[in-house]
Amino acid sequence: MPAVIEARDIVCRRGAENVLEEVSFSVPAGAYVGIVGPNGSGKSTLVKALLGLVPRAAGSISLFDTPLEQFRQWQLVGYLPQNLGPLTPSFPATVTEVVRLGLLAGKGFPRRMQQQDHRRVEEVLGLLGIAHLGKRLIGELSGGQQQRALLARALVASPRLLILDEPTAALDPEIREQFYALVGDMNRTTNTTVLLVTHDIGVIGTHASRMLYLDKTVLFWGGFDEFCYSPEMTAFFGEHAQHLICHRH
Ligand SMILES: Nc1ncnc2c1ncn2[C@@H]1O[C@H](COP(=O)(O)OP(=O)(O)OP(=O)(O)O)[C@@H](O)[C@H]1O
Repeated sequence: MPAVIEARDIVCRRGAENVLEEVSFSVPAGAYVGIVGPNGSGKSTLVKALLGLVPRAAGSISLFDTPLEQFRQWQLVGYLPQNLGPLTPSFPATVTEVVRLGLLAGKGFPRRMQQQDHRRVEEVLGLLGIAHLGKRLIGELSGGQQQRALLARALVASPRLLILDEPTAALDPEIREQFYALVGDMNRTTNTTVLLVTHDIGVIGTHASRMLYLDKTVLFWGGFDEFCYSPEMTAFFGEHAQHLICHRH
């Protein structure tokens, strides 16, 4: 099976400190990977390194069998960063305009929107329950509404790899459920590979097929079921949470 992500011996530094050490793993197409680990264990740094947003001190990364340095097909990748923070009310773009940006990476010049692109934007706004907000300036919306618009932007180009870093922190429980149902559906029906950084154990238990437990280096990498009964799992989540997560079916 082709690997969507191949990471070999990645080292990342922040100042003089190594925040990732010798991180290696390979994600097959269609996997739903839950990335967990304590605060400051390097999860966000890892996803940013995979996207080339922070430099590596050592190691190699390939996306879709292409070394990161040569990778140009960014329309295949949807990314929702952690903590974008609220946008100021004067941010000069409507929700629809922000979501459209998600389609532009896949277009050559001139970057014109086609009729089907407009339909796709409408469709994704509808899926995330924000169709009625399309014409509003994004900076005037609540944190949760802004987050949904940014999710729509990450989803609109139907990416083959979706990287979500604590995506639902600002969402209320009902919308959060809908969001994970949508991502789970993309994973199952279109084989979209998902990488999800989260502290939300319920979500991990429901959706993840593989686990990456990180604390500067990879402490566990493997199938969810194997993780479920591992000492690493008990050490990180405790026995009570382990019981809740592992009895998901
Ligand atoms: N922009 C930055 N400049 C300097 N150090 C940073 C920066 N971002 C992160 N770090 C440091 O890198 C380490 C890993 O941080 P990172 O955000 O990757 O962890 P995390 O596992 O995602 O944490 P959390 O669960 O709290 O979101 C931490 O020690 C953090 O202080």
